[in-house]
Amino acid sequence: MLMAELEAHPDQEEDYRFLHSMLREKKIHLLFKSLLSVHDAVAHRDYEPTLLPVPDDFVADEEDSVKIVSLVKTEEPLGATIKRDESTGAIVIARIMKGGAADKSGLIHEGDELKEVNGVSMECRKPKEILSLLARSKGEVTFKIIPAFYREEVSSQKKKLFVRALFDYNPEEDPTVPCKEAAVGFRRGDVLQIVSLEDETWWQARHHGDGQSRAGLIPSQQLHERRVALQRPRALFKPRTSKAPAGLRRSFRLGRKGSVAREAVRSRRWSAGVHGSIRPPTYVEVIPYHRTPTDKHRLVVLVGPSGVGVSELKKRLLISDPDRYAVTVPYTTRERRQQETDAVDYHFVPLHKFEEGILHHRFIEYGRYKGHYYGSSLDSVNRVLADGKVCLLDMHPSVCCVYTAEYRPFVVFLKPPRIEELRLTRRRAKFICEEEDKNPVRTFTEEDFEEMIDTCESMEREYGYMFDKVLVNGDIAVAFRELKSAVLRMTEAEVQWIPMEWVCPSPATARRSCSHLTGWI
Ligand SMILES: Nc1ncnc2c1ncn2[C@@H]1O[C@H](COP(=O)(O)OP(=O)(O)OP(=O)(O)O)[C@@H](O)[C@H]1O
Repeated sequence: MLMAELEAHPDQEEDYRFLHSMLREKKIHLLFKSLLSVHDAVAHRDYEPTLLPVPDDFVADEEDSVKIVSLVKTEEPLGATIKRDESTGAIVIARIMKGGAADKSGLIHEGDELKEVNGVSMECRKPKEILSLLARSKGEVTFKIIPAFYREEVSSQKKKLFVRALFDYNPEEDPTVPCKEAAVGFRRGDVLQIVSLEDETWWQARHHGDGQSRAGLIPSQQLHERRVALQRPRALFKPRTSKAPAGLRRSFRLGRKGSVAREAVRSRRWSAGVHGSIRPPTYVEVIPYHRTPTDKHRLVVLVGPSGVGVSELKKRLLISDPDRYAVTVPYTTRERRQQETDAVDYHFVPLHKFEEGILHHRFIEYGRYKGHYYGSSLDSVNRVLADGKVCLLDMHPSVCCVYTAEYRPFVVFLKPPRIEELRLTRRRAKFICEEEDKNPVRTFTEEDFEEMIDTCESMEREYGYMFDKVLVNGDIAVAFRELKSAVLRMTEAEVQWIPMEWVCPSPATARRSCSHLTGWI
């Protein structure tokens, strides 16, 4: 090819003739040929570092974000420093030394998060421990890392506006939507990224996680509030079918002392907006939350109509892993019985102490039964959490003192199945009733089932927007499995969406662009 090129330039004929004859000389010709083949070989060689195959135990969600890197370590250090990220608790690469093995590999960068080193998880490890682990390793060292660009992407999401929808919306059933095809439907609990708040009536949003999905119209907060206000009179005049709201009967569950249950705290509706007015639930601003190993667990709150199985499921969860789960020990002013142990069965306290607790809002719920007080206190919740355990609490959903940044509750609502299934599954179940009942412990009656279903509907209508998980308790084994896996996912998952108010409760937060969104508490 080169020879052909030379012949193609006849204007400087003499020089080319000389070169041409030189190249025809066998040795030089061969020399050039091998030179060119070396060039070709070098040019074609793939000098890109090869990444290891993804291990079998890889979690699907991680695929986009996690990278496995393998470096060969000699006597020399790898040439990188690490630190703990104060805000997330993660171990990250702080600095890469120029010319070191890490730098030359081009595979590890400043800001990358270290998840594992040679299969050893970096969670809960101090930088010192990791350094000595690395110092001990020889030969191939494998790192599982989250690249810095992905971390930045996650943190930049914090600057975007995300909301959790607190109602269902189906554009197909909305005759007022300007264009059905341009609207986005959602279910209560879905996380939406708001892309435009410009129009007062129709905002634009897309479902979170559907990176490619188009943004569409959703009803603005104002629009939804107006609609609910128009529907309200009908709801107010809805005839009551049940004789008494069973929800009240079990608002205080500890010893099922029911009828005299009292809320210990102001019964402020959760949906009260920033100005204190009662507003229907619409959207709540949320942000991704990464639980660090030093963070307390979120409080697990179980709610549901009386008799649905809250105590049963709570007990099963506790027994399934007592090292992980715990319940609070209630307080009482009654005398300790012989077989009872203080601080195990109850905290036995004198009357004046209990009343002092009431005055200082120390109780989540309390009640009086046969002249004695019984109550469940915030202190007992704090003790369980300080032990590093997941605290299981059951209460009436109207109690709001734990809906704070401190407890970040994960609310599970237990629903009864359809009445036919209730009849089948509860045939042998024992129902504990109020003291006035002739048989305080008896089997369920048809009326109990109807009441359970009615209460479930009204609870869902009134408090549904704050349920993180809704479970139907038909077959107990299935309900237990679902509850356990929901709680496990909640405690283990890397990212959870929690109300912005829990993270930035300052007035400045309320002034953000979405300040008019309903605060959750
Ligand atoms: N899925 C189920 N199948 C059969 N029996 C069940 C199921 N769930 C609960 N039970 C039984 O129903 C009865 C009432 O359940 P449980 O005491 O847990 O109700 P609860 O929601 O705590 O009610 P309360 O608030 O009145 O105390 C218990 O005997 C329990 O074992």
